[in-house]
Amino acid sequence: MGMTIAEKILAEHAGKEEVKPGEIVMAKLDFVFGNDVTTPLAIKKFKELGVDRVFDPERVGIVLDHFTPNKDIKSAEQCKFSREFAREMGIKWFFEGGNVGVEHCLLPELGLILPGDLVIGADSHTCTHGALGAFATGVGSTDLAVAMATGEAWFRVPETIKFVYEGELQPWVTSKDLILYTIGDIGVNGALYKVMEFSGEVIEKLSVEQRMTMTNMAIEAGAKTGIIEPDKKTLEYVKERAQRDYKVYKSDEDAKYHKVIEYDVSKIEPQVAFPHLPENTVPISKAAKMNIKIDQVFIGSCTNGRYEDLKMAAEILEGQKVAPWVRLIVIPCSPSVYWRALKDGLLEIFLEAGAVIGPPTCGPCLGGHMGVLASGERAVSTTNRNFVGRMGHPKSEVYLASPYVAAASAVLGRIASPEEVVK
Ligand SMILES: CC(C)[C@H](C(=O)O)[C@@H](O)C(=O)O
Ligand code: SF4
Repeated sequence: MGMTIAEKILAEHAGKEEVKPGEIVMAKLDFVFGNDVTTPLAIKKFKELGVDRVFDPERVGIVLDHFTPNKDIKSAEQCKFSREFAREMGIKWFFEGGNVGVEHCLLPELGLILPGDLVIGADSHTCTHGALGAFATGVGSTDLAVAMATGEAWFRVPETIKFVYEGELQPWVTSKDLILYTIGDIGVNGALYKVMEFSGEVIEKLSVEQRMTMTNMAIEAGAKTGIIEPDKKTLEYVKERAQRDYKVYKSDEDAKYHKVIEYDVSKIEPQVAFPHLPENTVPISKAAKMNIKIDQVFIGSCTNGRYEDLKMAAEILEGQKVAPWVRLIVIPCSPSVYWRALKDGLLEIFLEAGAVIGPPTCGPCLGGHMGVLASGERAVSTTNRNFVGRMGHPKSEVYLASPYVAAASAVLGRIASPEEVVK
């Protein structure tokens, strides 16, 4: 019986020939990580277990990316606690200050997560790493604690839904639009506890960075993870980064899927997800006509804060000014993205357009640090969630979109199509 890529990774790490959906397995992990919000609780649980060392200090990551540089005393104390633990345990991959980036941008960039890996992270967007052909999923702090101690975790083998994207991408349509469209189609519970395997000629043409935007949002359809088979581009991406060996898995021809869903992308326009769910998608031709005035635009995050995302935004913002009533916040998602954007002149384009540029962290994405919205305010954001109060006041609104649409909206001060700015 054939297996999917996800099943193969789970089987191999559980030391089995074969696994079937529904089966519970204990499996060995290649990498485990947490952030400044989830690690402190994991450390407390870890200490309760009575162990005095992590299973392997080279396979544990701690990234202080959410509320740093620390925004208040509580976050400073949380970070101090994690820092002391990292030192005590000799954890090799500890990131803060000038080294910090958003965990899901930083870890693959540094070659710490690789094809064929089995990874857990105490953050729901750990699914991002599936773009490299790894099985990566978000867990709670208790699971992280046990994993840090034992290097293992249990899994119920999920079924897989295969998504096949064929056809020609229309102008200004990005991988963000494909995933928003998909979630709009299947709904926020459309892939509950399933693996979303993204495939087809369109996915093959996407860069690894753009693929990450898609796997990043698998959780927004309720999925256990998203995954893409490694190909030449993936191997090219990991070649100079890999910190250890890795193995490439692919789905068998006769693998069994829960469902196969096919999309003709030539019919897909840039999408905007209206408040307050990522499934509330509206095509830009319709959204742009609604004259929705906005107060803030955020370009960044683990969804769309990579170099190519900033490049897209710069394409629109070059020689433009943001509308006088709009605050534009741009945040490169890692130090290397920041450097590259600086050297290539992207930051200059943003500054000239009137943007404020933040340090490579989560920033306004989860409404707890910079860029918090007031009551009644609206933001267009390249992030992945637009739940009630996600970016601040419960009466504020977040509209999710691609860097192109976000940048165009910043210029016109309302939800706008890139076509309206770049003629
Ligand atoms: C703070 C963290 C636990 C949370 C997550 O798990 O996703 C955050 O990253 C988010 O995006 O809401
Ligand atoms: S950028 Fe946003 S979605 Fe990503 S890890 Fe940070 S808070 Fe979560």
